[in-house]
Amino acid sequence: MRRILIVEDAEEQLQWYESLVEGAFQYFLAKTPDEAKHLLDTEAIELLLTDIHLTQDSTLSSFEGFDIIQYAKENHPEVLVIAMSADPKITTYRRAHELGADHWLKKPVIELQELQIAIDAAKSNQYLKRLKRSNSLKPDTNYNHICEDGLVISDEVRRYVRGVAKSRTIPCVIYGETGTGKEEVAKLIHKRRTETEGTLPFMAVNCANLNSDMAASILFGHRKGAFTGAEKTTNGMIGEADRGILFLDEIHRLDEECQSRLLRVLNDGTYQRLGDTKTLHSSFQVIAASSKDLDDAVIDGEFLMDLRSRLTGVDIHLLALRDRPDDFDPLIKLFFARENIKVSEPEMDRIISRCKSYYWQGNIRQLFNVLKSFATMCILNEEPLEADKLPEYKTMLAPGQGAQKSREKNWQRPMKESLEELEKQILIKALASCKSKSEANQILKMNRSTFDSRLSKYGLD
Ligand SMILES: Nc1ncnc2c1ncn2[C@@H]1O[C@H](COP(=O)(O)OP(=O)(O)OP(=O)(O)O)[C@@H](O)[C@H]1O
Repeated sequence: MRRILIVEDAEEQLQWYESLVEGAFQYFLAKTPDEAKHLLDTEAIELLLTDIHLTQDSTLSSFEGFDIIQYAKENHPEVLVIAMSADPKITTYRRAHELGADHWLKKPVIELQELQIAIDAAKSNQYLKRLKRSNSLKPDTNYNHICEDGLVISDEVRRYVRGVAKSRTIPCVIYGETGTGKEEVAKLIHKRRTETEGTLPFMAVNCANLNSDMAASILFGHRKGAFTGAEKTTNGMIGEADRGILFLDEIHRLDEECQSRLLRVLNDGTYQRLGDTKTLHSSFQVIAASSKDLDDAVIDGEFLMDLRSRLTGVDIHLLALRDRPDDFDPLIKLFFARENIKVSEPEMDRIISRCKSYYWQGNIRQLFNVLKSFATMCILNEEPLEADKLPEYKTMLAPGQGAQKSREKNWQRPMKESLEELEKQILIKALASCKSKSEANQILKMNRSTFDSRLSKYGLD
């Protein structure tokens, strides 16, 4: 049964509300702001119904209901707040709304049904406020002539996405190197769900960016005053994701305490915010992403076995860009279409084939960044976009390949320079391997004065 707190200073009206809600709610009654605040702090209230004009005591201001609304929203943001007033002025209701009231009721309230309608409206409003804070809604531009949903994804991944979205609850782990589109796939699952269920929150957290002091507070919220700087009580990402999707990027980087708390909320839907004993509820679909196999993370002692089991559902593996050569064509065309840049067909083909020759350590994100830099430089210099102007960064090459490439280019200089470089490297190795210069000199069988002059020339003496 839902727990309601009714705040009303007039005794008769309080009795009336009591008779109205009896049997339908577990109720608590308060006549003054102090009583109301105390009950809010101690009784895990879910719904607050407060009069705005609390005037029984002539020393009190007539608008103390505002104070209670503000207190509830700052300290117990999960509580649904309905403001009541017989005041016909719209400004009164607007102020209540600005302070965070989720809905209002015009007094007198005659029937329980009126309250129930107001509760439904308040719930929708609270949910809409959460949606506005959620970070999934981005303008949907149509690039269907290149790829569906503006994403270049294999049919297999699209099938998994549809399945995960349809189930609404099954957990999903997306694997892939950085920049392969893990978050984009998570957002696509969200998009598919909204198509059938209407808008729902999508909260994304990168666990690698959470420092361990803040991780629990960001995920599970905190109570006002729980630590220095905690000025407001917060819901945390877990609370904000209620009825929607929580995307946990780099989940294997979550600290152990957060892993245990996460396991609990995934098991029974309950959690506590930092510094609070109140039990809160949140029910969401979890989508995790990881660049490390979670089973390996369990074996390496970095990830809780139980949490790994709880996350067992659908695993989606995204290939590195270099292993999806056919995707360069649509990805590069998508990039230029989005940027509204026209490129001739033969030049486009050259750009695509040049891009295919790289390794792309940063995958699609890096490809787009390099294309952006390339296009910007050409436009600024008023030059046509030509494939041979594509910049080349070391991270576009395979790890270690950068050094090798520069060695390969080493011959393109005067022979004397190359021979001197070689001579210097041999002398360095000889000095490092021998106990003395004399020993190095003997092994190299050089004239001693030539040997000494070379050491001096290369700064090795
Ligand atoms: N399949 C795709 N089609 C089109 N663009 C994509 C695709 N995947 C990724 N991108 C682009 O690459 C960028 C990076 O993608 P995303 O952030 O989803 O990668 P990630 O795998 O989550 O990276 P990280 O592990 O570093 O968080 C996106 O902003 C998007 O522009």
